[in-house]
Amino acid sequence: MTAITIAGALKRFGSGVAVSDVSLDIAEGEFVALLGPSGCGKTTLLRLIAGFETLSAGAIRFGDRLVAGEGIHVPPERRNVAIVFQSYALWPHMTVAENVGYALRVRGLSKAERRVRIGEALDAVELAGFEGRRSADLSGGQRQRVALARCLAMDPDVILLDEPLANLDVHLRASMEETFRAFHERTGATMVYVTHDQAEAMAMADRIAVMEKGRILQVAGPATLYDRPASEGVARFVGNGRVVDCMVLGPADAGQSRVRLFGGEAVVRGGDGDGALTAGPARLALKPENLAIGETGFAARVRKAVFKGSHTLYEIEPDAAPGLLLPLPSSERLAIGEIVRVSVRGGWLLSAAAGETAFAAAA
Ligand SMILES: Nc1ncnc2c1ncn2[C@@H]1O[C@H](COP(=O)(O)OP(=O)(O)OP(=O)(O)O)[C@@H](O)[C@H]1O
Repeated sequence: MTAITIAGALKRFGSGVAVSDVSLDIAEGEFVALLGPSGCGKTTLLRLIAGFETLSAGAIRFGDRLVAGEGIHVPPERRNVAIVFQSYALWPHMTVAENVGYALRVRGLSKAERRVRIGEALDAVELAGFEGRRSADLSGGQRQRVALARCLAMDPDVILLDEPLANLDVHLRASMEETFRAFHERTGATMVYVTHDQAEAMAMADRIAVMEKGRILQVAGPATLYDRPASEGVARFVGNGRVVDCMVLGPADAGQSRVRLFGGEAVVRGGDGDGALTAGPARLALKPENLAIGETGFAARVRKAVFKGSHTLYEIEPDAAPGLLLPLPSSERLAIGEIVRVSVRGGWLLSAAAGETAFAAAA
């Protein structure tokens, strides 16, 4: 396994830029997700790491070894990367063992060596005993695990995964997330995982790189990304967040501030509580769970309701901000058009200048 260093990676397609000045250090054995909406460049970045695309500028290293940049382009087959795609690309007429061992046979490994490697790889994905099964007879989840075993058997330095769960149904996705996580813990593989699904990235990755328009907006662990987004883009993309205008009034407890919001007052996260903050206009990131129906708080009208079973997800429109719709989960039954009071609990202050927190000490 190896570390990956991406320095100033740029990829142009004609006049378009798919990946723009991306720098990212991935530690040996780390599981990093590239997360972003369609067209943000995540697949192109993965293909640059794999060697299927050549860099327009910048460099990529595996450990100390330069694999791309500075006039060098090591082809994919000499990078020792394994790739798992959303289509499993198994040979249906072959058995599981033949699928997993095919590349080993091409490499010239003896039958005995192959048997050991295939057995270990199937163990790692909890498919021991499936050697003789035809891959056509497997379920979608089992096929994806065979694909994972096949790449593991190659003993790669890096495993790249391109939306590997996109074709699976919801229940299977959850159990496959568990499989990928267990696989990563057991093998210590360096893994780079492309997805547009933030829940998937949050559930599995050590760190997540959020991408937008070819750039990385923030790289952080799932909890940091969720609780302390560094920019408006991340705040919106992660956790169904909204970013709204507010007025900072002053410090509250440590790490918190008092703000004026939609005609009411609230205490939100951000600021160090000792006055090292900029009172005045700021931007506030709100997640649905930061809002609650209460006796006090700002006035809003219920505009939409979607029943979710354990709760209903409402969309409310603050009286003070016509046209703005905020998601609010509640177990109360509210009528469309009803006026409610909404209290704010938490929320994360961003500065007016996106990308900075409003407080030096909170950054
Ligand atoms: N071979 C290519 N030729 C020209 N443009 C390309 C090529 N590959 C990608 N692009 C463009 O580069 C940008 C980034 O594409 P990329 O596939 O990396 O995005 P993505 O985030 O993986 O999206 P998706 O999730 O839809 O696959 C897009 O605007 C895309 O149209």
